Parts: sequence; C-alpha cells; structure tokens
Amino acid sequence: MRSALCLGETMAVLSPDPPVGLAAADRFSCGIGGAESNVAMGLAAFGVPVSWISRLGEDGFGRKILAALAQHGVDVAQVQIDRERPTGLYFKDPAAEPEHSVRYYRQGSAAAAMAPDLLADPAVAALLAGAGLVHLSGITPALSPSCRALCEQLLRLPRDGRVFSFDLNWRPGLWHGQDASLLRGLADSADVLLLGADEAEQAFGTGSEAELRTLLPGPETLVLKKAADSAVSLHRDPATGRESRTEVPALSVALLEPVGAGDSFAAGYLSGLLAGLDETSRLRRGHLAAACTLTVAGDRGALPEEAVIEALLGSSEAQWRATSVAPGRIESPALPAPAVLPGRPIPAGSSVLR
Ligand SMILES: Nc1ncnc2c1ncn2[C@@H]1O[C@H](COP(=O)(O)OP(=O)(O)O)[C@@H](O)[C@H]1O
Ligand SMILES: O=C(O)C(=O)C[C@H](O)[C@H](O)COP(=O)(O)O
Repeated sequence: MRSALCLGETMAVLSPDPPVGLAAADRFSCGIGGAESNVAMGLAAFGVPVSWISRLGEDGFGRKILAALAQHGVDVAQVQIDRERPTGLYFKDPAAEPEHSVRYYRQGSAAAAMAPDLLADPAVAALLAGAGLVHLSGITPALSPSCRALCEQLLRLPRDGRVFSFDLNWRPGLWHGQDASLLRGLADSADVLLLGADEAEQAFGTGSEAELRTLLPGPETLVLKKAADSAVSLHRDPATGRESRTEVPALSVALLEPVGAGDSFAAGYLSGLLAGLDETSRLRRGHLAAACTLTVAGDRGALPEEAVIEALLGSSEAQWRATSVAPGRIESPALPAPAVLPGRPIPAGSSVLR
C-alpha cells in the first residue's frame, strides 16, 4: 500500500479534571490534539504507512506529542523543532456553550510558523514524492499567512499519481478577522474534499448536495457527512466525467463524546481509498472508525480486530443498518457474537448519552 502524509498543527490539550468549567478548575489532565495527526494515527491503525509533518516547540509538550504519535506508529522523523516558538495549546471548557468549549492558545506557535520553504527540505520533498495520499485540513490555512501559502503551494503540486485530500474542519474562531472566503478556493483545489453538512452550512451558506457541488466543482470526490444520518460520496469519473452518488447510513451509536469523530471518519474513508476499495466500503470504514471514537472519551477510539472490520464491510445493507456500537462493544447480525472493542474503560462518572 502507498504511504500517506498528513500535515498540520498538533497541540497539547488541557482538560479540567474533574470536568468543571475553566473558572472553577484546579487540576487538568494533559493529552494531545490535532486534526491531521488524529487522521495520521487513524490511518496507521488501518495499517497505512504514514508520516506526519509539522513544527513543534523545543519543549516538553512537543516531546510528548512526538512520543505519542511515534507510539501509534506514525513516522515523525521530519517534524521540525522551532527553538524560539512554543508548541500550541488548547483548553477544553466543559461548562461553556459548544462554540466556546475549546480555548486556543496557538497564536505565534511553532506550527503557525510553517511556510512554503518546508517543501524545499530534501527529506520532506522525498516523503512527498513517495506518498500516495497527502492530507490537509482547513485548520492550517487559518493559522497564519505563511501556513496558508504552504497549503496553496501543496495543492498546486502536480499530482503524479498522488491524491490530495482536504477536510474542511471549519473553525470560525480561527478565521476571526481573516478572509475565510480563501478557504473555498483551497478546498476546491483538492482531489477529495470531506465536509460536514452542518459546517458547510456555516462556512458556505448551504449544506445541500447540489448547491455544494456547484460551489465546489473541483474535487473529483466530495464526501458530505450528514452526522448521525449518513455520508454521501459524489464522485466524478475522470475518464467519462460522469458523476455517481453513493450514500451509506451512519451506524447506530451510543455516543459518549463527539470530538475526533470527523478525523476518524476521514482516516477510515482515506484508508479505504488507499486500499482501492469501492465508495460504499470507504464510507463504511469511515462510519465504523467514527463510531469507535464516538464511544470513548478521547479523540480516537481503538478499532475492532480485522476479522470484525471485514465482516462489517462485507455485510448486507440490512445487516449494516442493524449494527450498533456502544462503549467497548459492537453488535451486528453480521457477527457471530458481539465484538469487544479494545481500549480504555469508560472513566468513572461519565454519562453515556444517546
Ligand atoms: N450521533 C451519531 N451517531 C452515529 N454516527 C455519528 C453521529 N455523529 C457523528 N457520527 C459519525 O461521525 C462522522 C463525523 O461526524 P461529523 O459530525 O462530521 O463530525 P465532526 O463534527 O467531528 O467533524 C459521521 O459521518 C458519522 O459517521
Ligand atoms: O486543531 C484543532 O483545531 C482541533 O480542533 C483538534 C481536534 O482535536 C480535532 O480536530 C477534532 O475534530 P473533529 O474530528 O472535527 O471533532
């Protein structure tokens, strides 16, 4: 299988522990968070050889991020270390309204200093030349003008058999005071564009398939996620120009925490693309990986064993629709018995929402 390369910022994440509002918090647990590195770890879990490219501060948070990604099987050899700027941070605020539930401290971070000269680094150029997939997201161009220039330059590269994927990851807080209309041009120059109907509505004023396809005619494949309902792939055959539509319902999930589901979906879908699977299987892999993440209290849930993935991907539509995922457990008529999901137990005091 050809390798993948994911580029973007990863930060240290500080979460009040216990989960109270920031004003009341005395203690924090520290994890790591970054959309593109979540995708990189997700791809590695599906067996894809993957590198993550970024820039970190010469600090403990940077070292923690490198160690965590390496532990998940992601190649971090070409991550740059910035001696002047720090690793970015964000805080979770469990008491805040959803649009303020995350507080970024990433302005002037090491990653925000990424620039097109990164591509002149011979080791990075070699990774890029060998990659079958290059994954970016709408977060990076919002970080700084130099990061935006880097994304523009990457998306202008000749394809040479590579696929450039782009997850919209609309973060209005990061675009404040900047021209967010640039995002549409970037998204439109990818080959595979992943976006949620809700975020498309906010960023582009519509979540409708037909209107989005008209607004974004560039990508060969547009993957529109409709949260708990379904995901739709609109794919244009490069040889004939014919457009086909594939829709796969989402799994029934006992949701614990939503963060990271979009990144896991991207990893599932893109791993299927690299493996040469059809659109239905790619979308199913996306839903399955997202469901595993939705049932844990972190950015990424562990996948079931390979035989379970295969059985679910090969199941009939009725069996797929009757499949449900709860913390630690998958039940499906396509499985001889409920499958146990590996991973951390549910933290005490967490409530399982439905
Ligand atoms: N309530 C839910 N039930 C089942 N699956 C869901 C639910 N919410 C999200 N998903 C899954 O997660 C994927 C990503 O959802 P999305 O809302 O786009 O996430 P994000 O906002 O994290 O990007 C969906 O395509 C679907 O597979
Ligand atoms: O870099 C950022 O700004 C982030 O938000 C990092 C987040 O951990 C993930 O991007 C989760 O994002 P979803 O998968 O959409 O829930």
